[in-house]
Amino acid sequence: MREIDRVAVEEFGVSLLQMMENAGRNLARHVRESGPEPVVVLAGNGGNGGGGLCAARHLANRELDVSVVLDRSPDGLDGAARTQYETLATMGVRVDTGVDALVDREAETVVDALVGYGLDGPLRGIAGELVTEVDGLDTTVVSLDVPSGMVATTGERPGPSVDPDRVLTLALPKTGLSEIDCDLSLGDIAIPAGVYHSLDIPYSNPFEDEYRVDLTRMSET
Ligand SMILES: NC(=O)C1=CN([C@@H]2O[C@H](COP(=O)(O)OP(=O)(O)OC[C@H]3O[C@@H](n4cnc5c(N)ncnc54)[C@H](O)[C@@H]3O)[C@@H](O)[C@H]2O)[C@@H](O)CC1
Ligand SMILES: [K+]
Repeated sequence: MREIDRVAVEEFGVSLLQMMENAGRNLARHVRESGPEPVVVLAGNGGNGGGGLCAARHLANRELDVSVVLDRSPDGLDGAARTQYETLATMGVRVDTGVDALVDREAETVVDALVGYGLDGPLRGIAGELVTEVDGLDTTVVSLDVPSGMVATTGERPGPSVDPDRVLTLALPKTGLSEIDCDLSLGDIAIPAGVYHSLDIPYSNPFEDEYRVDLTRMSET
């Protein structure tokens, strides 16, 4: 997936922010359909966090009760996540850091966008604390791409990890997701078929007229 993303950007000129916009809008739609308010988006500093922050913008645009809790101070954000954060800050969307903020918010839906396929070892620091806290909450949990703390390729959980009700995975299903039992759907982030073909990955577009498909239903039919 990392290679697919690289080829999409470097050889096909599809920018990370373009793909992230598709991820974030898809995620926001999924949350609007499946999760009650208030919505709290847990976001980290990578592509996964950026997708979550983008979804927060789409939810706020539709006037949902949404706020963000980061795993670090906003000063520690960079790249695309920083860009998404700056927009939210200008919009006046509430953004805080750490477990106390999550507890204060009394979320009915938690969007888990802390870490995706970039997980490196057991979940550490505030991200680990947030995940442990989510485990004790009675909320709907929607994970972006993979549950934070789970290794995307193997499904292993080397430390604290999210146990989601739903996962919206992006572009291709990650192999580790076969290890979990939850509602699983696939989101289109508009990667051209030629990207897959250039990497010798057999691919035909699974989305047809939709931008999100239910993988459970696909595997049954
Ligand atoms: N085409 C793309 O590249 C897109 C990627 N997106 C998402 O971006 C993800 C990949 O982005 P990245 O490569 O930036 O990686 P991630 O965002 O998955 O992870 C990197 C972040 O996680 C933190 N982290 C890693 N291991 C940790 C640990 N053990 N404890 C605590 N924090 C840890 C890092 O500090 C960093 O902030 C995908 O899973 C996908 O969800 C989407 O936003 C859409 C577009
Ligand atoms: K995640």
